[in-house]
Amino acid sequence: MSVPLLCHVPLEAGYPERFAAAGFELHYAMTPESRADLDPAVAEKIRAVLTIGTIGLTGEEMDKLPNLEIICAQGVGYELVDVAAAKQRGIVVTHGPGTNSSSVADHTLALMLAITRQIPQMDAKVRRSDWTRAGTDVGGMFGKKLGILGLGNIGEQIARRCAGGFDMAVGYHNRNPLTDSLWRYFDSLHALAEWADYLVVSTPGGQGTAKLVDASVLRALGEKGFLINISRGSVVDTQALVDSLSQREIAGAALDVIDGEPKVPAEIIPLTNLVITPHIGGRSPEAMNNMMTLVIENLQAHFGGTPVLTPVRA
Ligand SMILES: NC(=O)c1ccc[n+]([C@@H]2O[C@H](COP(=O)([O-])OP(=O)(O)OC[C@H]3O[C@@H](n4cnc5c(N)ncnc54)[C@H](O)[C@@H]3O)[C@@H](O)[C@H]2O)c1
Ligand SMILES: O=C(O)[C@H](O)COP(=O)(O)O
Repeated sequence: MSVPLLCHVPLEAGYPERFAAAGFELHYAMTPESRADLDPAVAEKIRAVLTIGTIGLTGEEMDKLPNLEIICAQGVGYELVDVAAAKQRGIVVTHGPGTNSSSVADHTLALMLAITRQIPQMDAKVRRSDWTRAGTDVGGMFGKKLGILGLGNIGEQIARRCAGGFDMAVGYHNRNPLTDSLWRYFDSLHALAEWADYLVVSTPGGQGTAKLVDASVLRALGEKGFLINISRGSVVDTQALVDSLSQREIAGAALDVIDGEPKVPAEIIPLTNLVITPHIGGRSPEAMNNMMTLVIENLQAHFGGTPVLTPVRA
């Protein structure tokens, strides 16, 4: 017998078959409207939900799925899954630590290089039939200072690429220093920002990190500094960033995420010292395979009566 699974996201080619072969019957609710209007007959039988951190599941939504046993966030983040509400209801929550770190680290380096070397701007210039080189203000990353806010799986991979490939000095700020890290610890975010040429944000999202990067941190980063955000838009005060970029208080920013995504604030469109991508850092064939394999393993463990591999604990 197949286990009914409600999916909040589209599955790429080949994955529906893998879920079916693993014993799961897929139902889809990919928009807020379809989730709100879910057929009660389908809702009644759902035993598992596959979601992402930026969609998540509230306690109220859990109550509409009376036979729900497990919620799997496919990637690392699970900020909009109400983990406390799930615990109260005896529902297990899992996520995918480490599944996409390599892809996000590659993407971060691409963003850093793109904003430093002005790749999108230069590409646009050539497409306007403009091959002039005077006045272009492109810099380099070699030997510069990298500051990481939230050194975990992704931050560590970024640090290794920057130190090994670009001879960069690496510092980080976490709430507490790591005991076995190669990199220099800063006990305040402001001190890290003042020191760094590149401030990379790689903390989780959610209330605990909301607007950690505010106007004062951007001022500390200064006019030669770049802000790179690949974690969650909520960690950066978007208005402060827009002001800082408009007034050239920092050199530039490169973002894979922005608060309120997929909506993008109109003020960022004209900014020429900003590069932005639509939350694709964790997307690559390898990362997708890692994420989906772990989701299926967690589901099979749960429904096979053994502990899940990567639980989220409230
Ligand atoms: N752009 C993407 O596609 C993409 C892909 C994967 C993950 N992410 C985001 O990146 C985040 C980090 O991923 P990871 O795999 O490195 O997670 P991780 O848990 O390994 O690392 C996060 C680090 O942030 C630190 N941290 C937490 N709160 C902090 C705070 N208030 N101040 C300073 N440091 C703090 C933690 O101690 C930890 O070391 C995820 O939670 C997710 O939101 C984005
Ligand atoms: O938290 C994550 O792992 C990333 O945001 C990637 O999530 P995605 O599955 O939505 O791409």
